[in-house]
This record gives sequence, C-alpha cells and structure tokens, in this order.
Amino acid sequence: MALLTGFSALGAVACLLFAAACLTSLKAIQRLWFHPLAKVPGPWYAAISSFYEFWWDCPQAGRYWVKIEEMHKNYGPIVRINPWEVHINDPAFMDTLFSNSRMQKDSFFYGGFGIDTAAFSTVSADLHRVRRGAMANFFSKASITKLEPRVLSRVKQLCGRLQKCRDEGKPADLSNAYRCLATDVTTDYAVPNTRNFLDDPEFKKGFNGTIRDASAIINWNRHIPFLFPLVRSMPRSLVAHFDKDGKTTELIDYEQDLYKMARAVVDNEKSKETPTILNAIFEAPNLPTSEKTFKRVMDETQTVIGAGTETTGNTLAVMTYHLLTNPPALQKLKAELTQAAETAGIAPFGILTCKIVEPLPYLQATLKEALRMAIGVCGRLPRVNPDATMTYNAPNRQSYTIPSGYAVSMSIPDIHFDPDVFTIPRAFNPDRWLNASPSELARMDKSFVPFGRGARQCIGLELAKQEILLVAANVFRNFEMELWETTARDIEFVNDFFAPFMPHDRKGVWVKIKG
Ligand code: HEM
Repeated sequence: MALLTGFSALGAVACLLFAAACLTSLKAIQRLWFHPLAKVPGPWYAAISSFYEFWWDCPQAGRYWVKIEEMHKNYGPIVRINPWEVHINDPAFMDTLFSNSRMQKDSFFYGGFGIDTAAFSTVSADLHRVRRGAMANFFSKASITKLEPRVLSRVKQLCGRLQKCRDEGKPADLSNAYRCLATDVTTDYAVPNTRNFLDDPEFKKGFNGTIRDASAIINWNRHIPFLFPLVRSMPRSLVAHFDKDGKTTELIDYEQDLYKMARAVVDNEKSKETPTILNAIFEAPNLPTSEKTFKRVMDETQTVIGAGTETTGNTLAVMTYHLLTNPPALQKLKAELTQAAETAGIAPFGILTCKIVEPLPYLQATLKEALRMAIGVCGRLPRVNPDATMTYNAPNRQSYTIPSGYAVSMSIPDIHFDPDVFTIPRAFNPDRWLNASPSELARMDKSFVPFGRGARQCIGLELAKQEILLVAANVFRNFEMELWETTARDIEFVNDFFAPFMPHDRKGVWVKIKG
C-alpha cells in the first residue's frame, strides 16, 4: 500500500513535470514560429524566454548590451532581444521612435527602477505629460539661469578643495569630486535637505561606490520585481547585523533620509527660503490631489537626485580624462579660457560666469564632444506604440512590422559611435564640431542625442549643461593637472545599469595638480 502511495505520488510529480515541459515547449514553439515578432531576426534562445537577457543583465552585471551588439553584427540592424522586444541600430529610425508623443514607455524595462509613479518611469504618455508639467518650469532655461549663483558657489567650493590638494601635494579623486558637486547642486535645488558632499574629506568615495553597487539592483528588480520592495522592507537592525562593511546600512540610512525629505514636503515643512522642485510638485495647482501622495513625492525625489548626479559626474570625469590625454585640445581650451578671462578682467582664480563662458566656441565644442563620448545613459530606451503598428524599413529594403503593444528600443551608444556620422567615433575631437561643413554639422546634430529625444527627453538638460560648462571653464582655467594612476580603463563603459559604469576594480579619474 505504502509502495502504491509512493508510486502514485511520484507518478503525480512526473505527470506535473511532463505537463510543465509540454506547456513550456508549446510556448517556445509559439514564440518562435507563431508570434507577431516571429519574423524579426535574432537568436532563438533570446526569442523563447527572457532567461538569456536575465543571465547577462543580472549574474553577469549589466552585460546584455554586449550580446545585443553581437546580435546586430550577426543578424543586421533589427533584432529580437527577448520574446516581446526588438532592438534597432539605425539612426534613421530615431524620429519614428522618439518623436511620436503618443509613445509609451515599456513597463517591463522601466519597472526595474522601482519608482513607478515618477514622471521618468510613467508608462502612459498622457499621465507623463501631467507629471512632467508639474516640474517643467523649474528646469526651463530661464529658471536655470537664475540658479547660476548657487551653482557657482559649488564650483568655488570644488576649486577650493582642489587648491588644497595642490598645496598639500595630494592627488585628487576627480571622479568622486564631480559626483559630489553634481549631488550638491541637485539637492540644493530639488529637495529640502542639501547634501554637502563636497565637504567630505574623501569626496564620498565609499558612498559613491555603494551607489554603483546598488545600481545593479535595477537590473535584478526588472526580472524579479519584488526585490526592491523586499530590500526596502528589511529592518535596519537585521541588515546591520549581517552587514560587515556597513555599505548596505549606509544605503538604508540614505533611503531613510529621502523618506524624511519626502515626508517634510508632504507635511509642508519649509526648510529652505527658496522653493524646491519637490515643494513645487506638491503645490502645483494643476496637479490633481491623487498625484500629490507621499509615494509620488518619494519617487520623484529618488529620480531627480539619481538622474542628476551620476550622469553629470560621469560626463565631467570623461571630459577631464580626454582633455588630459589630448594636449592639443587642452591647449586650445586653456587659450580660449585665458583670453576670455583677460577680456572680461577676471583675475587668476576669479570665477568665470555663464555670461563669459557660454559664447566660447571651443568650450561649447568640448562640452558636446564630452556629452557624445560619455553617454550619460547607456541603457536601451524601449518604447511601445499603444495605438498603431510600427514599420521598420531596413537599408536592405526589407520591411518589418511591429504590432502595437510590443516594445522597440534603441541605444544612445549606437547612435553616438556611428562611424557613418562621426569620423573615428571613439576619438575625442572637439574640432569635429567646429570644422564640419554645414551639411555634416546638420547630420551630426541629428545624431547627437545625449539627453534623448522627444517628449521623454531629459528635463534636466539645461542644468546639466550649465554645471558642466562652469566646472570645465573654472577648473581648466585655474589648474594645471596631470592624470595620476589613471588609464582608459578608468572611464571605460563596462556595466550597463542604465548609466554606464567602469570596471569594478578601477578607481576613476585621479589627478595631480601642479599649478
Ligand atoms: C550629462 C547629464 C545628463 C544626461 C546625459 C541625461 C540624460 C537623460 C536621458 C537620456 C533621459 C531620457 C531617459 C529615457 O528616455 O528613459 C533623461 C531623463 C531624465 N533626466 Fe536626465 N540627464 C542628465 C542630467 C540630468 C539632470 C542634471 C537632471 C535633474 C537634476 C536630470 C533629470 C532627468 C529626469 C527627471 C528625467 C526624466 C524626464 C521625463 O521622463 O520626463 N537629468 N536624462
């Protein structure tokens, strides 16, 4: 009898396994041959399940972009990268994908960020418009121009720290210094509590590293969507018990601090004389009450701080590396800055303002080249057309239809490193923007999309450009620097956690300041 029971239990398990195997096989067959995307080229293992993407995204730490690149080499400009998404590497398709204001963001991809009520990851185009509208005034060119004195005081603080490094003969960790500046500028403007990271003796080296490690969770959470809620719900004491180096606990404290800020906004506590972006969102007259919840304020807080720091900090680090390894470009920039300072009567170590630096052609070309090469956002940008079929006409005249509801993505690195548009695309060459013919320039400008394009374009682009211009002008005018223990590996894009990250064993851009 016991044998019989054992047998039937085993038999039931076997039957279940068999049924599961049959269903999985049927699903795989459907996805390969009878699916609306079945005609799109690509490897079968990416088409039948998202496991292949998961493997390269998560255990392999943001390396799916390498596999997507390989797929394009093998299959052409359009490839199917998971059962429901195709990726296109063809700048000609950019307008179709990004200029249609009805396009939605892809809920699977943007769900990874765990901030579903922030404008950034809002799926619906209509709701996004309302949410973005509540902060748009704060990011306009006019508002950012008024913000200049606050940005300049941070630039002065950075220059003061660099002067100290020079006087003490110590190398300066510029990668982290720039991230600190970007964090301080963003938190000055956006949230009730400014960070003051620039005061930290080590430029928050440990914390910036922790943020890097934590960014990997975005990829994990995309595939296992309860991870962020799980991490957030863990009691601090439990985490502290197991957290030997204190990094995770520091992250939890950081998150708690954001909670307090969001709470202060919702409770209408004013801690700064000038209004912050978050207060503005909470008080926006045309935002319905349902949009003024604690969760919304919290999600926007995380987004604005996250989006405004790594991107800008990384672009400045990449710019510095390339200028210091490219003496002709550095000399041209320095000559232009010296001349502008003299004309404006600014003494050495006096501060150059936007009025002085914005008209400088070589500085502007350097900014563009740095934005092109740094790729603040390397992650693919998937969009879904909710209403209509999309058609992609490949250069070989083959036509592909992507039914509504399926995701199509493109990636900024493919566009910025396209050799048909940018000659020797991996070379840092500000002159390409100054010496191009009008038609070449128009072509390059069309393919220059560091901030994305269309309705979902970066809202913080004026702030980012102002910060980068002011930092570059004042740091390169005032200091003679050389790289210290820094190689191309220190700025190399290896891991895609939406923002690009360098190899884990590298320290970023360090300099010795000579004069
Ligand atoms: C070099 C610096 C920066 C780069 C390269 C950059 C790049 C981008 C890109 C490509 C997007 C579009 C992402 C997508 O389509 O999913 C984006 C969106 C966004 N960025 Fe930036 N960004 C930078 C700086 C900033 C700054 C300084 C802020 C604010 C303080 C900011 C706030 C945002 C926000 C809130 C969004 C979402 C906008 C929306 O969906 O309406 N960014 N950024």
